[in-house]
Amino acid sequence: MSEVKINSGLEGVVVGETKISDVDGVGGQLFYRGYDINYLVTRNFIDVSWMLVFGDWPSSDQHQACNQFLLDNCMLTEEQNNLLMAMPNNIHPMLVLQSFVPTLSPSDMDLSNRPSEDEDACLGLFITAKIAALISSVYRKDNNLDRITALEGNTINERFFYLFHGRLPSDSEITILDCVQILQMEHGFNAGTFAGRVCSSTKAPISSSISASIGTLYGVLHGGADEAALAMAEDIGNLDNVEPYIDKILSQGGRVMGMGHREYKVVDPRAKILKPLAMSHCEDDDAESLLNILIRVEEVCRNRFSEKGKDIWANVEFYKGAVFNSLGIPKKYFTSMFAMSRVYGYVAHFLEFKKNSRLIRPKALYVGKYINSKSNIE
Ligand SMILES: CC(=O)SCCNC(=O)CCNC(=O)[C@H](O)C(C)(C)COP(=O)(O)OP(=O)(O)OC[C@H]1O[C@@H](n2cnc3c(N)ncnc32)[C@H](O)[C@@H]1OP(=O)(O)O
Ligand SMILES: O=C([O-])CC(=O)C(=O)O
Repeated sequence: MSEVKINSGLEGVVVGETKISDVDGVGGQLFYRGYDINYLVTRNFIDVSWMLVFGDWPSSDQHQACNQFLLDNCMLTEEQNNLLMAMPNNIHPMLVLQSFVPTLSPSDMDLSNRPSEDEDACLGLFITAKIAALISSVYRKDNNLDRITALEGNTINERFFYLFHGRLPSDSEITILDCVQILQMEHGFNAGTFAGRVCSSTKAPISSSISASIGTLYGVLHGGADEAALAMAEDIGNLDNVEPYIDKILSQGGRVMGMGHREYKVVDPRAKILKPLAMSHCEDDDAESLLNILIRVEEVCRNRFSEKGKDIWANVEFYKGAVFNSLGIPKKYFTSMFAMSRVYGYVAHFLEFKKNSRLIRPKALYVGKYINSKSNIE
């Protein structure tokens, strides 16, 4: 038998075309629909979301409809709230999202400001709105805080902030939140998006596809690295501990969270934006100390990796936690906020893929034994 070449991580394997984003891992650039993210973070959050999902900038009517649709749908109904309250205490918000999303019924959509004729697009945007409500409700449940039902905030991110903290964000807070959420929206065929694609290739509904993506995003080698990177900085505790801590991880073959990337062979363009953002917004001593630890971890890792001839840089996850920290978001909720923004990308991929999809079904090389001879089975 000729030797079969196995590529278990699918590294470099092109499995499809997309017009949604381009991850240039060599040039260190990221484009959504042809626009560089450095430009996109200067644009309005709803406009960028719309452009990502539908391919063009929205008219002012489309902007209005989309904004209002998200606001109309971002509260939990009594039934949804009761379901959430019946879930185990302190369950991770990513597990809540993964299990809750498929229960969201299209019949619960408030379509008075319908953003699109496409039912899947409406359902996808409905899910993004509900995710904002779910994360904030989980946070308030975890912390024994009252449920908020007031409809404050003029955009989905403002309302999310209000539902989470019980107050509206300042101008600077909402600018930061919009910027981080734009940066996290989309990234080619990353593991989460690919999982959603596999799911939708079977003609499963968009809610199942988003749930599969969220479950995949949760892992620490993917979206879960944001929480893990900040936990690592907290565990390190002070600048003197950085070198021994990192050396111990590396000598044991462990992974430094927030460092390295499958595609980027240079610094992640999102980390390039997030690092100065974190540096200009860490206001109290604890936040500044954590940020200084992260900066030192990056330096030590870069040195250790380059001594071994490896070019490994900080990725989007590394400084994001320091930025979320400055918004008062505890680390347990970081990855779910990643999901809250990445869902726009998942929806865009679902809509693109459904136009021309084929069942995704790779081949396995069987290396087990045969109890019966193969010819007997056949
Ligand atoms: C939103 C996102 O998903 S961004 C990524 C978030 N994930 C993380 O930050 C987790 C830490 N990073 C990693 O584990 C990796 O860099 C990954 C999984 C992201 C990408 O890695 P891959 O492309 O699969 O490369 P792979 O895992 O084969 O690593 C290549 C080599 O670099 C090393 N390496 C890569 N990243 C790291 C890291 N963060 N810490 C320590 N070693 C690392 C590996 O140990 C491996 O070394 P070896 O060749 O001696 O075995
Ligand atoms: O593309 C990847 O493999 C991981 C990543 O950075 C993302 O999903 O944002």
